Amino acid sequence: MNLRLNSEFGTLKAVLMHRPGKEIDRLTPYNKDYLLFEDVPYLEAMQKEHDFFTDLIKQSTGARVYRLHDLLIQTLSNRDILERLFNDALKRNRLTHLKDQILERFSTAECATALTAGLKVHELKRKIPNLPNSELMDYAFVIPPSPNLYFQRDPMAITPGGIIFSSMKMEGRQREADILRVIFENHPDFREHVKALYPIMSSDNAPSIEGGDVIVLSSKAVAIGNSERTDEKAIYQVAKALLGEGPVERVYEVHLPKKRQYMHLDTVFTILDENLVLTYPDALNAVLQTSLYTLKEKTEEKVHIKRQVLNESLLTVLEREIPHLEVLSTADGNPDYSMREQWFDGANVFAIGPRRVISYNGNLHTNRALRNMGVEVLEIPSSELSRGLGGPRCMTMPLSRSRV
Ligand SMILES: NC(=[NH2+])NCCC[C@H](N)C(=O)O
Repeated sequence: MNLRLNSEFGTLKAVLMHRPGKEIDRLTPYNKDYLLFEDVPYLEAMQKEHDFFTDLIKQSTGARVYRLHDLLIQTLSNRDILERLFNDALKRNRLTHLKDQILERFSTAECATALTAGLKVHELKRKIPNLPNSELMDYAFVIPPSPNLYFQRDPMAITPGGIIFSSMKMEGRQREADILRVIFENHPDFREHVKALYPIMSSDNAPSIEGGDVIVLSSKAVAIGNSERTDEKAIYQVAKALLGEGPVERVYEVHLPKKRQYMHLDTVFTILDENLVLTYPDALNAVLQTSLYTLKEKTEEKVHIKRQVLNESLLTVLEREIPHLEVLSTADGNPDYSMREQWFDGANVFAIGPRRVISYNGNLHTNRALRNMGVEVLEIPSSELSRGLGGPRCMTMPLSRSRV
């Protein structure tokens, strides 16, 4: 596994996923907006849907499915890493002084759960009855939860030139990228293969970028959404790293309207084969501007890149990069359904191989249009999974695909 990906649709060989856990039960009507959910999901049903998704991937591709929780437990066996992650998690509520007491009493598995599902004061009091911080309310979080972890697409992105570790925009997601980076840089299955392109230093204060905004067009071209979540300064730095590293020669910055329903570029289009893309037509029309970054000069010490504003639509850019492009619209462009199916991430299917996708079963019109185009559509149940406003692509981090 070399942790470089040249396509969005080569047959899947390995993927990282997170089975929703206790962090979902932390959602309430009062914190769901801050934690970026549309509703409060029912965990057991959500887990069933997610297990169905994972089994389907295994059966249909034979791919290895890594689970975040297992990787985290394995990585936490290193004491320095454990301390570092707890320091970071406790720092946000200025509670780092509790770290040693927690680590003394929690098993490694409990530590992994606390890092993902968060930790409440009353849970800690059960372990440490004479907890000194009496001013803390029982229902308050000592460590905040990360309910968006099942959207494994977002905390990083794998490109033809290496890995972009995200610097996540929304406060409720910021720790996710730190957890992923620590795993990839330390776990024996991955650490030798990590070429980190971004952030250059630590992720604190780096301009924001999220994995859902990064789409590999080919081994030579990458598109990045300038979106609600990804900042143009981050795109510039990532473009510089990618173009300096090779083999990528063109990085496109795609300006999306800064709206929740278009939060990432992958809510607007996905690539299903060497010449087939699925798009949400309203969003294509709403793309305000596209810019192209290319290499100007590279010396031993410096990489210079140039930026060119293109007066062309995203579609024109895609047509140039993808020969003989066929474009399919969500809900087949039917105005009665395309907006509804976009809300359930109709365009966000997960390609497990050329013209083979996994899609939410609720997106009836999109799935029918895909089949009419000769695409094999494997459906997954979606009542609970969709409440976080992300689709099958958002829930997967492909680690290895066959070369196309
Ligand atoms: N790649 C994606 N489109 N991810 C969707 C993430 C949804 C998540 N609730 C958020 O708002 O951050």
